[in-house]
Amino acid sequence: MSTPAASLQNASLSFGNRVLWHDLDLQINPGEFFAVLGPNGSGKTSLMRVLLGLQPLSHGTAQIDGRPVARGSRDIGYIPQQKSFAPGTPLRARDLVGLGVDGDRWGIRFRSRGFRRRVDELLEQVGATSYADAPVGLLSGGEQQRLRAAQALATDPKVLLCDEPLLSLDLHHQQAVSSLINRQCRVNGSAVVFVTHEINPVIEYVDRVLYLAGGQFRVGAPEEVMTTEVLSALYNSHVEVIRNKGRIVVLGLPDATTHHHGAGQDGEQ
Ligand SMILES: Nc1ncnc2c1ncn2[C@@H]1O[C@H](COP(=O)(O)OP(=O)(O)OP(=O)(O)O)[C@@H](O)[C@H]1O
Repeated sequence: MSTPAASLQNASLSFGNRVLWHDLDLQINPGEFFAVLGPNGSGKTSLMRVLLGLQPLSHGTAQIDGRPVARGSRDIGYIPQQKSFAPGTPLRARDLVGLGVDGDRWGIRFRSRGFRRRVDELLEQVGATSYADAPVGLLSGGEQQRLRAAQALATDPKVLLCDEPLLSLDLHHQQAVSSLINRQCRVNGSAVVFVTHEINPVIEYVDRVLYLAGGQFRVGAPEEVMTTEVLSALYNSHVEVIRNKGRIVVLGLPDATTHHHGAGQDGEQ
């Protein structure tokens, strides 16, 4: 069997006496599109931070490509949950993407023709060519987010961690960025770990889902996990899952666990 791109063995994470998740065993394979769902505070971003080597587990082990997680690994591409750049940030759009291409060569940043071609190619893939030379701090949230996607793809990473990467993108760019991430997964074999509160925009790409809620979790194909029975058990309350034309609508989520982003164009997941 091939080495998993990312794995957790017997993993638990607690803060004080609050257990986010425990006894989590996961193997995410190269070329797999793996979605992580769950309400606010269920530990989705914390799981990303574990894989980035930024958050130690309370128990268990976490590996990337068969080795213990480590900060700053070039094997990982990361699209963080959106935060805006300050208006005065002294970087142009192409500089940000360029950091992804040669980010580990601080000081001797060589600007070869190949470097420039790669940056241009990435900018084009996310539809950012028209603002390549604009200061990032003056761009809209969605425009900045497309640059973060380009930067994360730059190293052709073994594992691509995406934390709500479609937030603040309009429908057209949601489709463009999610299909780009999917291509990276299928063509280049990156394992994609995709945190989202909305499965519908990526439902056609998702191989497996990890659903975290109330300190419990379920892992499986979307049709196994996104059911009335499984979600009602996770939320310990009756939740209705309806499928309509390939989309999934979840009704009756407990108030305290509704997602803070509100329903997107496709309805609350
Ligand atoms: N270093 C820390 N120390 C203490 N508590 C923490 C720490 N990091 C995260 N938490 C808590 O753990 C919980 C899970 O946080 P996390 O950001 O992983 O949730 P999430 O599922 O990504 O939520 P959201 O959907 O709101 O982004 C939160 O209640 C958070 O306050």
